[in-house]
Amino acid sequence: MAASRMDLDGRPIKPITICMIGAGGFIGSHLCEKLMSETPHKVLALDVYNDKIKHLLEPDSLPWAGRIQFHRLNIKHDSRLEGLIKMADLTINLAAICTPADYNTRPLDTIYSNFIDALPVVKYCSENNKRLIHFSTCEVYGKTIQSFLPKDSPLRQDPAYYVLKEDVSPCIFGSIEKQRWSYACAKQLIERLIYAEGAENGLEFTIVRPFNWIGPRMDFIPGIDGPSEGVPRVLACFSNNLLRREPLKLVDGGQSQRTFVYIKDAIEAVLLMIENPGRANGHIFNVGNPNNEVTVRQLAEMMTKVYTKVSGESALETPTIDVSSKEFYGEGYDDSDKRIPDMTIINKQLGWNPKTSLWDLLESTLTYQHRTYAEAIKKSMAKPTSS
Ligand SMILES: NC(=O)c1ccc[n+]([C@@H]2O[C@H](COP(=O)([O-])OP(=O)(O)OC[C@H]3O[C@@H](n4cnc5c(N)ncnc54)[C@H](O)[C@@H]3O)[C@@H](O)[C@H]2O)c1
Ligand SMILES: O=c1ccn([C@@H]2O[C@H](COP(=O)(O)OP(=O)(O)O[C@H]3OC[C@@H](O)[C@H](O)[C@H]3O)[C@@H](O)[C@H]2O)c(=O)[nH]1
Repeated sequence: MAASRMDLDGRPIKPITICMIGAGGFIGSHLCEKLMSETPHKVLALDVYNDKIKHLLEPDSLPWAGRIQFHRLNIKHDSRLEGLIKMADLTINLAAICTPADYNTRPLDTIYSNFIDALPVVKYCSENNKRLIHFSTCEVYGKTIQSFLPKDSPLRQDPAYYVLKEDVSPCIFGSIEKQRWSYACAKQLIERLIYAEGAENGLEFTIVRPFNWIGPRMDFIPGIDGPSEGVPRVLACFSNNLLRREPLKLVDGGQSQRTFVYIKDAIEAVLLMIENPGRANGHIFNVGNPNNEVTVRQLAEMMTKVYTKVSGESALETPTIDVSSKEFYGEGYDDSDKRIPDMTIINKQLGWNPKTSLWDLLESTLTYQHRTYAEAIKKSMAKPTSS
């Protein structure tokens, strides 16, 4: 299988070693799975946790045993980091605090995690002439130009004012007291630093801007495999509400728009970047699905319908409730109004396009959520509160 794999230019793909930082997270777990099952590459998997990749590490009889090695470490303070980067041909950095509930409540941790902690990774790659694929975010675009136009302006219909292009769109954040933007701003600065390392010191880099990748293993279900008071990203929030048969909370009316892409489609794009360095180096790529746009309210309605189908349970009489962002996220929250990725660069360089519709990706994801969590939730809800 492995020997006959070709890159986009018809050249055989040589096996490489990848140092993957944050490999134990949502995206990392899917990327490790893909690399183990479909490629001959080796992975040095670095993270503080490994629960989401346990199934790839044990038992020793797995077909890829020996090709994936877990190193439990915190990149904030671990002298093994440079050695591991040196052992690999390519470093992929996924490590970050990346849940919006943290951006305004833990802004220092957010800025340190997304900027300061990533600095040594960039430095070690640059100094040792190692290629880097760094995970940034669609949040670097901030708000659209459209959101500043008068409500009745005909320009609002013009995609030039809302479609987000890597090499054209400005990055528009709120004021400093809107601490929501601490994450986007830290990600923007690390992008600029990586770009400058490329320009001044010849670092070979690729920057990925994910647009709401969703699927199994994303975040946690509060009170089951994460803290009861924790607030994950919207897929896990709404899954939790559906599993507990409680109304889905729509922040500020659920009017914000998002495009969601299935994690398995997005991972195909990352694999193309890994295996086609000549086409990926020096580029910043939007990775999303422009065809899967919904408001958060529409997402809630669709998830409710899909969950009813996959669980066989009846729908709630009150499926959603409105909640203010101040109540839900606290002071300093702000929001991106709309996120449609322009696909020109990734189409041209890698010929990649997403395939899965929103309904289909929710069906497979909510089937997973139901199978994984429904029993545990029932048990936890049946327990008397005093015990
Ligand atoms: N999922 C998305 O849609 C999305 C969207 C935009 C950007 N991103 C970016 O993609 C990357 C991965 O996101 P994800 O959704 O998989 O998040 P995730 O939280 O599931 O994964 C991040 C992983 O990094 C690890 N990590 C964090 N700090 C670390 C440290 N100091 N040392 C070692 N490990 C550390 C965490 O333990 C976690 O396993 C992040 O950089 C995020 O900003 C993701
Ligand atoms: O229970 C909820 C949770 C979330 N929401 C809303 O749903 C929308 C999406 O929220 P998410 O938590 O998924 O996060 P966002 O899309 O705002 O940001 C994400 O985007 C890209 C990445 O960098 C990060 O993973 C994260 O910052 C927001 O408008 C939020 O206010 C609800 O209405 N109810």
